[in-house]
Amino acid sequence: MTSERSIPGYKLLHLLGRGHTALVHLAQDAQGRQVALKIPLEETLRVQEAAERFGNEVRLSLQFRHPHIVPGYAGTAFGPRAFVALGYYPEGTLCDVLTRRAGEKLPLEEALRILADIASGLTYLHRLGAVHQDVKTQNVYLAGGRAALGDLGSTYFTAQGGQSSGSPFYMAPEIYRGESSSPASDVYSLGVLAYELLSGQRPHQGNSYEELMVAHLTRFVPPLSHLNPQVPRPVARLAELALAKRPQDRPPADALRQALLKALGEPPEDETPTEAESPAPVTAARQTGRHSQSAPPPPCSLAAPAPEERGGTRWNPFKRRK
Ligand SMILES: Nc1ncnc2c1ncn2[C@@H]1O[C@H](COP(=O)(O)OP(=O)(O)OP(=O)(O)O)[C@@H](O)[C@H]1O
Repeated sequence: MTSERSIPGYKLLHLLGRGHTALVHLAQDAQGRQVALKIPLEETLRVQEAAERFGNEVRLSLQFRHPHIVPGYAGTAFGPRAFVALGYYPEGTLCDVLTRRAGEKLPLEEALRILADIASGLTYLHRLGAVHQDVKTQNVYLAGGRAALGDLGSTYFTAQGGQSSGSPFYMAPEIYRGESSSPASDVYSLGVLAYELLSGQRPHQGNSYEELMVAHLTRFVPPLSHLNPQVPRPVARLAELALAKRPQDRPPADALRQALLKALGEPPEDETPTEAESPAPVTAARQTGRHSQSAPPPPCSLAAPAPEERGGTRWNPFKRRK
């Protein structure tokens, strides 16, 4: 099979993008709905880790139901016919949007809205006992100014265990130290995203994996309110706290969600998942960790381009030690 293969029941319209592991086409399903049809590359299916990671994304996309998590409509997790039909986000990723705007900072309200949506998606995952592990601009999808968190390949239920991984610009200090992921490590990545969108620069810079590790482990960032005094104080304070070096000093994602909604002038509703939204954790939400990727992530933010990283955009400390 090839990535160009057809999927019965879907009419391929055009290519939306190519990731390290899959081709994504805009397609029409049997109901006439437009979907993002993600078809793994041949090499993805040949490499067990990568195939499992794809399978994980398929199963979890089909299970989770939340307005700020990219939904899966149909799919096959494993084997030569593997694919997933995902919700289609016409504006693409936040990384794409930042690239198109050529380094201009997002207007404050737009940034607050995107962050509130992502904090809401994370609150949902954390309440279900899951961690996302890869919050970054490349995994935030946009439609009509609203945002959803995608790429659930590294997501796992903490009760079932899984391998820690992350992307060096967004990765929490404890993940650099080889410790387990937790909701607090997702909150750290959300803090990096908040800092990046609200100040126009990533909190930590580096031209190599090692430089970034030193920065995340040891350096403290300038207050957000100094870089952008327009950021509402409670939001700035919580975004800074989200970057605390110790996981226990970080606020829950829901605190950020509430502060962001208040800043947008909206009363925060309770995020407790309804029964319909709450999937039963799958028995085999097994983590697959890093897979072979050679290209560095695209320089989509206002910050310096990403360094050449060992293992590409995603990193798994347990693998690296071997
Ligand atoms: N749901 C979607 N709606 C619109 N565009 C999408 C969607 N999913 C993916 N794309 C486009 O396809 C590109 C590749 O998708 P994606 O990043 O998920 O592939 P991948 O191989 O899983 O990624 P990675 O390189 O992180 O392993 C994205 O950058 C985006 O431009």
